Amino acid sequence: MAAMGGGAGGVEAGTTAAWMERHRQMYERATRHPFIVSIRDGTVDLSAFKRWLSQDYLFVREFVAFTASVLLKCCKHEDNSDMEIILGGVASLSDELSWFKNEVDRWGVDLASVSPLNSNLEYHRFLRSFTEPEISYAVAVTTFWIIETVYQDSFGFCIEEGNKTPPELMGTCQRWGSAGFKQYCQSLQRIADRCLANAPADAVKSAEEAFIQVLELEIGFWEMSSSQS
Ligand SMILES: Cc1ncc(CO)c(N)n1
Repeated sequence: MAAMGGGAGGVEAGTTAAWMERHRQMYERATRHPFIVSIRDGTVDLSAFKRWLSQDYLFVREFVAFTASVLLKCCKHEDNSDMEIILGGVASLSDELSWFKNEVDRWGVDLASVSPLNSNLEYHRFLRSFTEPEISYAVAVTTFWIIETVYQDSFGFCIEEGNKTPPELMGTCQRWGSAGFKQYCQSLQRIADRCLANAPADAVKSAEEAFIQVLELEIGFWEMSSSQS
């Protein structure tokens, strides 16, 4: 199969596409999780959806600091032609947090009673460790790219042709599944590939390990949402 994201207007085959191929099974487990499949086929358990929604709100609050740290690393880098893309990603989280609060309200969830479950806390710890200055820009931006891409691919699947996604979940799926979000992920992918092409071997190795860790954490996050583990 052609590299993911390849083809016209996509992303040239690079390091990240090779990893998606090499870790294909785990990538599929992260992006075609039963929870996501249940949204697409319309059988989703709404209490699981609400759990995902309120947990993800807490995740995104934590994600702000991580994205800000990637932005800071980007700005310190000599080649900062990436700055506007990453700044756009950071800035969009402001609207995203408002969207979450609104959505949580609409689903009748009381945020005051929500605290992060274990898999979410584990993800928070991971994100925090990646804000450290020792983490290179190449590793951080690659991590940023895969975190966004798992959601893009997962929710994109829910709005693809043949979906039976419940109308009241379409807004959620469009947020991450839209063409605009896909383009943004592809921009991040091109940045990651360029950084990785110029990075020392040990940084490339760390970035691949982070890529795998993100897939594991994302699987854990879907598991937590669907089964409260
Ligand atoms: C758990 C998780 N991963 C990725 C994203 C994408 O921003 C998100 N909102 N939540």
